[in-house]
Amino acid sequence: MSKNQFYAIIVAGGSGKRMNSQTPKQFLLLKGKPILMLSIEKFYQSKYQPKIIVVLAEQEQQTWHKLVQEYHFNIPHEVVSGGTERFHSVKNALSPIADKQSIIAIHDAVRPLVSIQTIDNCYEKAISTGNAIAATLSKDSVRVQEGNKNKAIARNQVYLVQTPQTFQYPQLEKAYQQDFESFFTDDASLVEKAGYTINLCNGDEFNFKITFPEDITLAEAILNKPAYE
Ligand SMILES: Nc1ccn([C@@H]2O[C@H](COP(=O)(O)OP(=O)(O)OP(=O)(O)O)[C@@H](O)[C@H]2O)c(=O)n1
Ligand SMILES: C[C@](O)(CO)[C@H](O)COP(=O)(O)O
Repeated sequence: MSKNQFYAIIVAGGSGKRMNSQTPKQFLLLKGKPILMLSIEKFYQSKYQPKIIVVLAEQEQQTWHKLVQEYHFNIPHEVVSGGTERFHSVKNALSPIADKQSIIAIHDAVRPLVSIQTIDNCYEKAISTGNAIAATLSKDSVRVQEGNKNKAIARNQVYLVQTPQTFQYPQLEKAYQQDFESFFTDDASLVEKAGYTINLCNGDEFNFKITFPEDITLAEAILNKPAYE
């Protein structure tokens, strides 16, 4: 296919405060399977056959290893330790990767409904343009707050950013040398600050981030739809 080595970094190092559950949300079950396993399975089915790196907080790794055995989960993957913020988790996952030809997709473990088509589109576009970020146009009208007023802006200029966010390695290498700022809520904002132009590609309507308890109900309903892949 190409001389590139493909990677998928699946970040699952968070504690899921907004989910308000004893079990970290990446281990909650959807259709009887831990959410993290569903996300890994999607990347395993990519035609780019990425090496899979999973980021987990140190204190959750034993639970994960038990789940792997319990569910007879045999997709090969490397586990690396998470950090305080998502930024630090991604940075830890990048450290074992040294090949400058690598194309790296970074994906939130808690977006298990991502389509394989989106994953592949992001890899394909990143090969030719340097990076590709899954995003969807806003369906709702949009207003921004300015001081104590708010104002309408054109919704066809507003994208809602998802993951995967896929990059050629040198862009991530440079971006992750920056110090953490709270503005860096995703990888694209870091790479942009490092001086690169960001390219968007079509995300999926169903590729939402499981954040609050009601997102589990919604994801379960989508997965039970007969037409779901
Ligand atoms: N230190 C962190 C924080 C977040 N993440 C991961 O980044 C993704 C998106 O983050 P978010 O939805 O905010 O997850 P949490 O931080 O777990 O949730 P919350 O903000 O509600 O605590 C998740 O897959 C999460 O596990 C991570 O790997 N390391
Ligand atoms: C990376 C991300 O999912 C893109 O939309 C998002 O920025 C993560 O934000 P969170 O505050 O860590 O949930």
